[in-house]
Amino acid sequence: MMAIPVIAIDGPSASGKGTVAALVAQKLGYHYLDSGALYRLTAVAAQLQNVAVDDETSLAQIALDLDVVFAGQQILLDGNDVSDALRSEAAGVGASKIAVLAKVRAALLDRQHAFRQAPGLVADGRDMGSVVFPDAQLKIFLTASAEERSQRRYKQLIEKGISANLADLLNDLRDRDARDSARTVAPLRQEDDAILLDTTEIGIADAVNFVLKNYELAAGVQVNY
Ligand SMILES: Nc1ncnc2c1ncn2[C@@H]1O[C@H](COP(=O)(O)OP(=O)(O)O)[C@@H](O)[C@H]1O
Ligand SMILES: Nc1ccn([C@H]2C[C@H](O)[C@@H](COP(=O)(O)OP(=O)(O)O)O2)c(=O)n1
Repeated sequence: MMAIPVIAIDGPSASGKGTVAALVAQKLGYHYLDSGALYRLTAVAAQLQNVAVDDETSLAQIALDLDVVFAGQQILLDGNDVSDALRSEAAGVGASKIAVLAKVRAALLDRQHAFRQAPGLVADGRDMGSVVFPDAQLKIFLTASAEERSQRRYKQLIEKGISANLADLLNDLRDRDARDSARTVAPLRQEDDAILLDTTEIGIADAVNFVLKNYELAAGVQVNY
């Protein structure tokens, strides 16, 4: 039997992974996995339970036990809408800190694999192509300059009515990229079998079309767009 197809999109913070992955999934009628949300959920749940960011055993248990419902744009943790708290930079930093722990990553594996359902999946994160879905039909490494990414994040937060400081965002983003790239388990990096997509000077629609075009080539399917 043919494996259910997966498109893996990995890359640094605010490179546009979520936006591009969700649009590609929509175009293909595929499911979408925002793997970063699982790390963010674990960090937020741990904070609510006063568990320290280096308590690996407790954090892994929290990751295993997450009671989460993905309801469209809303994400419910223990029945409460935590969507806004999850998107905060504080949750991003917390997620990056707990993501260095091997037991936490292992605890989230089954949950991520469960998203692989017919007719296909588009998954975004840091290790979608390298660890979680190594047999993905297409692997994209999506990036943009740190300056461009921090500006995008700034605009995104301001548009949501969340106050932000561009210099702080650039610093946070550099710290987070450095931590995500330096860890020993599933580090952020472009693997040999991933296609580079640098969107520093490319808009969202072109980025989406680039992924679809490469998927057509890789999977031998035809996409109507
Ligand atoms: N190619 C692009 N050009 C301009 N803005 C983009 C591009 N890709 C994404 N964005 C915007 O940048 C912001 C961050 O994108 P997002 O998908 O949240 O990134 P990530 O999931 O990598 O953190 C969003 O507001 C999104 O609309
Ligand atoms: N597959 C993944 C996804 C996220 N992480 C970690 C590392 C990231 O800094 C945090 C937050 O990831 P997320 O993709 O939600 O963050 P950005 O939207 O890219 O800013 O979680 C990870 O280690 N592995």
